[in-house]
Amino acid sequence: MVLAQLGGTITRAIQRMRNATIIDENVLNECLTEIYRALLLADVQFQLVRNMQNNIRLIICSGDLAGGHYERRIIQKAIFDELCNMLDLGKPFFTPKKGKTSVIMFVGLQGSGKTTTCTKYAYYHQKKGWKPALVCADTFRAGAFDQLKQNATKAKIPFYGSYTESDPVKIAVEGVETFKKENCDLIIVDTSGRHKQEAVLFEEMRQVSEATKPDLIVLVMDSSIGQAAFDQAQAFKQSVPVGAVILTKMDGHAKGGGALSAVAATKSHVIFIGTGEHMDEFGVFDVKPFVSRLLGMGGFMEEIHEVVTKDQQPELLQKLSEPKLTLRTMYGLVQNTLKMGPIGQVCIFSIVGYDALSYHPMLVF
Ligand SMILES: Nc1nc2c(ncn2[C@@H]2O[C@H](COP(=O)(O)OP(=O)(O)OP(=O)(O)O)[C@@H](O)[C@H]2O)c(=O)[nH]1
Repeated sequence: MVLAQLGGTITRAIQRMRNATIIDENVLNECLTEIYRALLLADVQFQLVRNMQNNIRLIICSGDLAGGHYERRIIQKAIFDELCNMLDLGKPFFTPKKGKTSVIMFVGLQGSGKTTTCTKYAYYHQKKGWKPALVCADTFRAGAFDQLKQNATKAKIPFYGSYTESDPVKIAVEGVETFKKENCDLIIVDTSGRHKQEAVLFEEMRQVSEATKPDLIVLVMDSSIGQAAFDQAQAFKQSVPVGAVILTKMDGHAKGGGALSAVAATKSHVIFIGTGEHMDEFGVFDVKPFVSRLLGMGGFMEEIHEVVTKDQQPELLQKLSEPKLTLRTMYGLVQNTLKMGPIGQVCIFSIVGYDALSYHPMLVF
């Protein structure tokens, strides 16, 4: 089940409940069961779904369900908030500062996209005026240094590695020292890929971490790994102090729930997501747009903010909350939609956020 399917299932469950004449305990239970099943199928870990179940029940019980008012909205909002709470840990995490040297160590399973992500991360910062550098401490996979070298050369980012040295700790330390002397402000250390069971490689990861003393350890995870996400993330966290997660391959058939599980397992934020093989297919991870997408509530929030700026939004919301929707307002909405790209990819209620539209008498979904 991909993200859109999960959203569709949840929306349909809520819609069915909305169509019921009376919202009693049975109708509500049926709706919630369907939602939990959808979340489990989307790879959200069982325990997380159970906790969410209890929290949503508490929220709904304290809402105005008895009177039958806005029940769909209360439930949809409870689910939205719960998912956001799972992903948003609310505590500050380490963020490197431009001009001040930070060492960032990347770890992850083999093939998760670690080497590609190291370069994407460096390139992202380089475009913003940073001075990044890449160190290849992956002596395990033949060709790893060549891959990093090729990517780094393409992006004009300095790199360090060796064809002859087999000790990853030595390479990592030398690379970090070299780039510290060159006043690089973002020194990125790529480590060997590993499988969960490979104790030797986990030990190597610990040694590289102890020797280079990174300011941040980033766990790179393939977003399509499914229910295994929680256990894998936990295994890494138990070996080294993972401080952030980057999810790759979000452009593929990712189920999305793995993100929630990874955050829960590592107690650290998802900071970026990879959305393709190319260097610039990489972006900052924002909790609310991600959850909106997960719930099928419009996945183009980033584009919305570009076409309807923050200061224009209150006026648009005001117009939409009036009982009469004028042709002029409708024209403005269509114009904004067109600016957001191919019409097939845009969900109309994305333009202002679903809150206003779910209330609007003329725009019921
Ligand atoms: N579609 C897609 N492919 C990606 C993404 N990130 C990485 N890849 C691809 O995933 C494959 C594996 O990426 P690598 O960077 O070599 O993986 P790695 O984790 O460094 O692998 P090891 O060095 O063996 O541990 C490559 O073909 C990448 O192009 C992404 O966000 N989307």
